[in-house]
Amino acid sequence: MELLAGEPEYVVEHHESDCRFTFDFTKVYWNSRLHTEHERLVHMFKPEEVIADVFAGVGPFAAPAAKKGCAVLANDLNPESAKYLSINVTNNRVTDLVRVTCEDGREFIQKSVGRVWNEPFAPYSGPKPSRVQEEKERRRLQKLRAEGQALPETVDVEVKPEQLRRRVSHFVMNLPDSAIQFLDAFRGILSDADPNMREAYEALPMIHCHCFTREAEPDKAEADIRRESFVNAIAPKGDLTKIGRVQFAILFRVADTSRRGLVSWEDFVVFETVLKRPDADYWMAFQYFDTDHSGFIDYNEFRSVMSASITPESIPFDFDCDWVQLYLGKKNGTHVLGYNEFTQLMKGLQGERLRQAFKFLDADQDGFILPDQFKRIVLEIAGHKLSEAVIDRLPTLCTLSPGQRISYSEVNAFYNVIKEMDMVERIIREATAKSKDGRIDQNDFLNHAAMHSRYSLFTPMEASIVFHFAGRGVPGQRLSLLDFGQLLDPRWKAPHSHFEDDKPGQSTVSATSLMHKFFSSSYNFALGGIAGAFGATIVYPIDMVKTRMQNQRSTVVGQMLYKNSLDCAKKILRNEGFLGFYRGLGPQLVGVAPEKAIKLTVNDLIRGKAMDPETGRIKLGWELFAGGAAGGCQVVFTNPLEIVKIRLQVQGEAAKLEGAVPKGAIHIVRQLGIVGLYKGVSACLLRDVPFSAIYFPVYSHLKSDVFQEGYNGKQLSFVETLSAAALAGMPAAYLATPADVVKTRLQVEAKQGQTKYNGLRDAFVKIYREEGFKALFKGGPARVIRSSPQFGFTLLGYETLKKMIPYPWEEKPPQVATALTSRSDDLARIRARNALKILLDVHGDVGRLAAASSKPLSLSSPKLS
Ligand SMILES: C[S@@+](CC[C@H](N)C(=O)[O-])C[C@H]1O[C@@H](n2cnc3c(N)ncnc32)[C@H](O)[C@@H]1O
Repeated sequence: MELLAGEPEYVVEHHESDCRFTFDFTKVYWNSRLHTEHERLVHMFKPEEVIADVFAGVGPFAAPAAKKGCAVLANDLNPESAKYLSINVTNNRVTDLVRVTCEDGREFIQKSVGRVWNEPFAPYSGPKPSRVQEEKERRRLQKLRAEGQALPETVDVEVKPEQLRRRVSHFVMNLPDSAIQFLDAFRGILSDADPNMREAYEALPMIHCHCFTREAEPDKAEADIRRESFVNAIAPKGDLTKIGRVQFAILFRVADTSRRGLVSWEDFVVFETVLKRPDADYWMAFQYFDTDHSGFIDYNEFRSVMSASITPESIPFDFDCDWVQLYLGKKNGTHVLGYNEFTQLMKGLQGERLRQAFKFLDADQDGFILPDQFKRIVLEIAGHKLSEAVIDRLPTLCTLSPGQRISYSEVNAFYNVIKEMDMVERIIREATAKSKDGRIDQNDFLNHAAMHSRYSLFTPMEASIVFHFAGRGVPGQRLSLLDFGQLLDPRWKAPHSHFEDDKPGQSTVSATSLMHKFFSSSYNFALGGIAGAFGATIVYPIDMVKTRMQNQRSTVVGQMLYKNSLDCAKKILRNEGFLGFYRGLGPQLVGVAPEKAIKLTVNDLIRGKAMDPETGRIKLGWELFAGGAAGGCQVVFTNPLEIVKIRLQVQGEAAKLEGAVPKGAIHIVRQLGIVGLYKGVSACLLRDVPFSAIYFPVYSHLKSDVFQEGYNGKQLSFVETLSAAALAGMPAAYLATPADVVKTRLQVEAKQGQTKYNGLRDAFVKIYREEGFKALFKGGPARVIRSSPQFGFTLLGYETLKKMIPYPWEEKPPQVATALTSRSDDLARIRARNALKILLDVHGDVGRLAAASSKPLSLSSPKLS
């Protein structure tokens, strides 16, 4: 809404069909030109009927219908609409007849039938008196009263249950852009209903579903709408840049086997079954060409269907050429093609068109054409398979060899690349995934192709074409998968310059991007905290066993309480019960959540900074640094907390014994000072820095190299993520055990006020001398058993949370998404797209021209089904 002139007063009052409507123009939908449609439907409703208005707006159907006597369920998802709808219902004095809801249309449809059944409306009681009539009546009664005359008796009419209005007669769906997509919500709404209700719906309600069409004649409009809804049902969402809706509409003609301009449910089931055939693309092409449904394709059919997509401006096709004669015999001959023969003809058709097109454009027959002519051929034959960027640069192919012209070999090589694009993509994905720097050159491409195919798949000329278009004409480059995007993905669009923004070390980072990074890290921090608490809870019992094992000393012979971890667990269970394993979980979580959150956030942050934005690769040194720094930061932030916590515990116990008031945390902080707060920090660092430096790189390599995450768009399952995260914990936890043993000893010492060990080194040496090398790895297996599932569940939680509730303003790393990797849409829609492959090869414009030239389809009368 833009104010052109006048006061910015948007709340208006409008009159239509004897009703008054108040609404805020900027917040709700209103279109005065719809008044004829409002009147048309309201005129159709009988006063005793119940109307359900799914997209009611501010009530232009609901209020007049209720004024007429109809009972109305009026719904709108927009709370502002619902608000003004209620106001208008009150203003028009029809509150007893209109029930307003504010919910999604789909939910409304599914609930409305049951609602009216369970809470019926009062029966129709004749036309509602107007305000004037009501006033007249009031005055008459007043006069009678003043004159002392007897007032007319009011008779309470008894309402019989069968008179109540409990059946919806009309659904109004005035949301032309998408109402049709809500129709499936009606399916099954009566099937679970009680038998009486089903009986009441023997005659089904009329559904008034508004749609848009450009056709003016009813027949054509109807066919158009049916085609549209069919396309809605089969076309993949967001995949229409290169394959147009008209082209999906081709499939309507195939699905409409009876040629009635109508695809029944049965037709649709057959159609979907055909789509599941592995050769659905050829099958669809066959149906499309077989116009007389004979099961064969003859010369005339082939010619007329092909010609329908060739305009006078197109490069002509010679139907009397040798190639056509080889397949179909002489012109008007008796040779017809069955399905199998037809598939071979289709497979070779493009090659023949290419040959004819080259011959046609190479007027002087010197074996060369001009760059623009090459572009023209490619556009006609395979324009839909290429991105705009590649199309724009097609003429530059002439720079591959001297002379500024393009030879038939080059045209053919280019065509082969397009034909084998899936193979090109597979090779590129595999080769870049295996390459150390995530990039490949032309030789890598050819080597990889040779290794993975029995016969030579691509010639050097074809490889140089691939690299020419991916590398934007600069020869000899090593290219990343992202560079090939423009060749592999027809919907590819030039990215913004965001790579430059993200390069490490760049100093001109804008304030907003800094803020984004801050918020995104805070968000990750919160998720990391939740995930940390989740992981810790799951492994808390193991933690308990580990602590008890490490705390017992073997210096005094015969005092060993627990033989091993299993024994320890058994004893806890026996002596303290199951809950014994969870003693002290609460405070533990308070400590663990921020610890894990810091670790995960710092690791993510540094990795994100160090990552090559084009290949997604990180150098090993950076990986180790990111992990190590994550461990270090965790210690620096959580060490003081832990010390204060221990002090509070010790003081609390002491104070309890002495009956004194324990001192608070602030007092302890002051008392200890920085040095005191970081006491024992080196032991923690010694344990956590190497742990994280080992853990995170191993985790990431297990995901990418062993479980192949991201390879051909692969997403890891829960089990795979859990396995990678748990396996990575094993070496990390075991190798960091000595530091953990020393740390625990020092902490217990500090707690008990003893001074046996003089610092870290001394503790190491003493434990080694007194208890032997094995003592340093005491509790090692328990640590592995505890750490690896804890990290497993923590990281599983973290990654699942990140996937399920991603940071809303996340800048997604650029990816090459193609038909090979896309699995987001449902399979039936992908199948529909694939089914068009062969037909689009006939001509990139196949559907557009055919749709324009198709005869009006004869339609049967519309049925409500
Ligand atoms: C084209 S307007 C029609 C309003 C009114 N029936 C009229 O004729 O003026 C469509 C209405 O549908 C509402 N709407 C859009 N999507 C909806 C949904 N999913 N569920 C319910 N109402 C929706 C909009 O808020 C809007 O008021």
